[in-house]
Amino acid sequence: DLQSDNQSSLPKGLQEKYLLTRQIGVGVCGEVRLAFERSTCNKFAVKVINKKNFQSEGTATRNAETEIKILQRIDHPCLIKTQDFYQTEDSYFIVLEMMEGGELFNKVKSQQQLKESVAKLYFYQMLCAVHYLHSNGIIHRDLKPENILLSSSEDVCLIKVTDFNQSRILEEAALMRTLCGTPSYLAPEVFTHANTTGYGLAVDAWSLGVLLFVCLSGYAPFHENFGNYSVSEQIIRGEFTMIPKKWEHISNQAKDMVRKLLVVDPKERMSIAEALQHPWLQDQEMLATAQRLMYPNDAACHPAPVAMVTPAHQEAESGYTTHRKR
Ligand SMILES: Cc1n[nH]c(N)c1-c1cccs1
Repeated sequence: DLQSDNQSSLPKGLQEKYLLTRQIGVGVCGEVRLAFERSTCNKFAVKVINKKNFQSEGTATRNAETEIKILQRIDHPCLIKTQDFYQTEDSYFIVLEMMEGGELFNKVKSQQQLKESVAKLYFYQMLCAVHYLHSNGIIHRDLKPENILLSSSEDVCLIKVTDFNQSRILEEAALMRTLCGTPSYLAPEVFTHANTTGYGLAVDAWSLGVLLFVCLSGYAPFHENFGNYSVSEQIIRGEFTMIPKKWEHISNQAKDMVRKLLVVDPKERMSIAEALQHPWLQDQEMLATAQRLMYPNDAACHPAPVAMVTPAHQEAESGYTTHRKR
């Protein structure tokens, strides 16, 4: 019943501009509801974040509205766009793009493991999105399958990274939330250097390594059921197992990409820019598909011949190095 109390507890501006309907997702920070913009009937996803989950003891909470202005300037085809932002005394309401395919998490869960070509297409788009975030001074810090959304249920589809805005807006609280949530995707230095903010961009490279591992194999590299160490100890030791049954049909280049991202020492870990130059991604057919999905208008007016495709990430550093020169 849309006139029920949940409408009355919404910010006036949000109520006037959008019609909120059913819940389409739920997570640690709150719920996601399907909304219709009243003037256009376009669909949006409204993330409702309960402030009490993010009460940061003592430290001044960043002014969410100022941060949102920065984030509304962020513009990349593989980053979810923030359409609007509202708040009440108790909650934040972030109006986001609607992604009909839902979370990557559910696709991997239902398919067990993705086809390598599909995992490669999705992973390349994630790399482009995170490379763009890093070039704008934003570390995501919470990359996991729940934060990767699919534009459709088709294998070949656009993906978008989400939640980077919440972690940026609510960053000190986001760290608390991140540490409360599953640690499976967190890089070692988040546990060992968290309080010094000493960790940097490399944390996202680690999480993307875990994400790729899960997409290719269907299971997590660090899990409480593996060995006699806790998940955080397995992560800090960088100990993971590629179960032969799950990895026998996966290419050596894909395994090499995973191994070079899941390196404990952030200084030795392959960077996002190096990953974009990795041989596994120098796949012209995949690059052409990714470009068509990310920049559909470009392809329409001047289709680049496949052999001449300029990788969509363009600004990646030249030359792939198997090991960073020290
Ligand atoms: C945000 C967003 N945009 N489009 C969808 N499906 C979402 C969801 C996130 C989490 C559950 S649903």
